[in-house]
Amino acid sequence: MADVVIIGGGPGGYEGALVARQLGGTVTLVERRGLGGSAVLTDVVPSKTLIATAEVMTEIRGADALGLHADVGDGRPLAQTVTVDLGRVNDRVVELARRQSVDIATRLRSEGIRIIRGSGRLDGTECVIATTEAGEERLHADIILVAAGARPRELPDALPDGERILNWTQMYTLRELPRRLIVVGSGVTGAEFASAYHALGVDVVLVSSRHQVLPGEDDDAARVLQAVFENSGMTILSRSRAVSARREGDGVVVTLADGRTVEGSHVLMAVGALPNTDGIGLVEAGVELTASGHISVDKVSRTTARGVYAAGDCTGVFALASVAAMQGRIAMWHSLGDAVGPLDLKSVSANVFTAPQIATVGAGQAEIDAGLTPARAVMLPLRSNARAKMQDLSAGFIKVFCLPTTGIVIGGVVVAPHASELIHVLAVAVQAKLTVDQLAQAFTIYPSLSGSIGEAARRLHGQGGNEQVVH
Ligand SMILES: Cc1cc2nc3c(=O)[nH]c(=O)nc-3n(C[C@H](O)[C@H](O)[C@H](O)COP(=O)(O)OP(=O)(O)OC[C@H]3O[C@@H](n4cnc5c(N)ncnc54)[C@H](O)[C@@H]3O)c2cc1C
Ligand SMILES: NC(=O)c1ccc[n+]([C@@H]2O[C@H](COP(=O)([O-])OP(=O)(O)OC[C@H]3O[C@@H](n4cnc5c(N)ncnc54)[C@H](O)[C@@H]3O)[C@@H](O)[C@H]2O)c1
Repeated sequence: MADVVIIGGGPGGYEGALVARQLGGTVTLVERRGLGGSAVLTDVVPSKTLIATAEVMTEIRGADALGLHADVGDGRPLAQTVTVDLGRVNDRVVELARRQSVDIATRLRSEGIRIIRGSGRLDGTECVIATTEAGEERLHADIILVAAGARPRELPDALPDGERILNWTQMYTLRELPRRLIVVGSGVTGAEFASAYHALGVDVVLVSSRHQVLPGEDDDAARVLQAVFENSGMTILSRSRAVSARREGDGVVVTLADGRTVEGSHVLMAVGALPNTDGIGLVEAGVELTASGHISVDKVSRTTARGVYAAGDCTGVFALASVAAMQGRIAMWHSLGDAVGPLDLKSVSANVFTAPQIATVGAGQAEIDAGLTPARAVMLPLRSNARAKMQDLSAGFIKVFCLPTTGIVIGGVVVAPHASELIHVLAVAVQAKLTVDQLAQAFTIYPSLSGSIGEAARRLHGQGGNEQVVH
């Protein structure tokens, strides 16, 4: 029985632990805060729970156009009759995350995994030292998995105070809606919070360093989102870089690199993340770090030190819970001698939980435009879809990419409400290497948004495609 010691209890760590146990390892997991890691306690679960509430508000806002009015007699749109009790919303968010964390800990213990609450660090490649309230414990390890995650990056002149200058982990302490929320950073985190708070009725200013929000995403999708944000009254300061944030009176002032200032009641700093790789004995144990401080890993999660594996955000491969979990499982399959294939990033699906959502899978437009992957493409705007018309949805589209000769589906983009669910059919097609003709053979419901996926597949038959439908 191999001794497996895991540092970090997020998706990379706990999914790895479950596999290691299943394969007969003696597993100890060292986690300093709570099982589920940042994913469950501060990042994915809380943000998506908050967004679930925001999504209801988005639907209520759309109710007027569908003929629904509040029965209050003063003619106000329904949305203006609904108030948000942010204290209750956040209590629910925090409690849901806490319970999810407890559920994961219970599952791991029931599988026979030992959990140590404390900080772990390597002492060479065969020992992890766990520092707990009771002192230090040396843990022998045949295999070590480092899944230490990442933390919010901070600007030296905009350090969070947890009250008005906040990072994304601190947003759930708010009891009342901010009067004016400045969001610095328009990556996925910034865009999701800006979208959610805007939907909840907050005046939001988004400070975006690039010409368009979501610089890493599909360009067409980001353009749709930017237009939706602007048309619904959000202020977007494009090509604007924040240099400082300070408290002034009962508000905050953010100063931009060109000297302009922006005033608000609160500011969320969403300027990226840094890996938790310093001070835990990695370099001393022979684990190579990249210039950005991430752990170098190969496709089976091996680091440069024998017996030491790494998974998740600390590797910088793809900051997604699903990828962290897969890296953790692969590490254990490989180290404990089970059948294993290398990490395949060609079929990863991801979703930005804005309104509308942006879901992607497989090959992207940028690599196709750069000539790295040859493809034919069809993009259908939502407004051509019968179901979308019924639901009064106009912003969004479905895009499908296939290989030019064989017609094998290699990727796609969905911009729509519930895109995170709609993308799955394309994810299956990419994973199973289905052709557009096979995809087109599947019945779709009439009327349904997924009908547009079938329609796109039909248009890609033969040599069809590359029709850019303007949205
Ligand atoms: C706001 C936000 C929203 C997100 N939403 C999504 C989403 O919707 N979907 C998605 O797929 N991804 C999402 N992500 C990304 C996702 O959170 C990460 O990819 C995921 O958490 C990575 O998992 P992990 O196991 O690598 O690390 P983490 O979840 O960060 O867990 C690492 C754990 O290790 C612990 N730790 C660190 N160092 C030590 C140490 N020395 N000793 C003991 N314990 C230690 C930490 O306390 C932490 O609990 C989001 C990220 C953010 C910031
Ligand atoms: N739904 C999801 O799956 C989800 C949600 C949130 C985050 N994540 C993942 O977590 C990772 C981190 O995302 P993120 O958005 O926190 O970080 P990021 O690094 O992707 O984005 C940060 C953005 O802030 C900008 N920025 C940096 N300094 C700035 C400044 N001084 N002023 C203005 N803008 C500035 C950067 O140019 C960048 O666009 C990503 O890989 C993302 O995919 C995933």
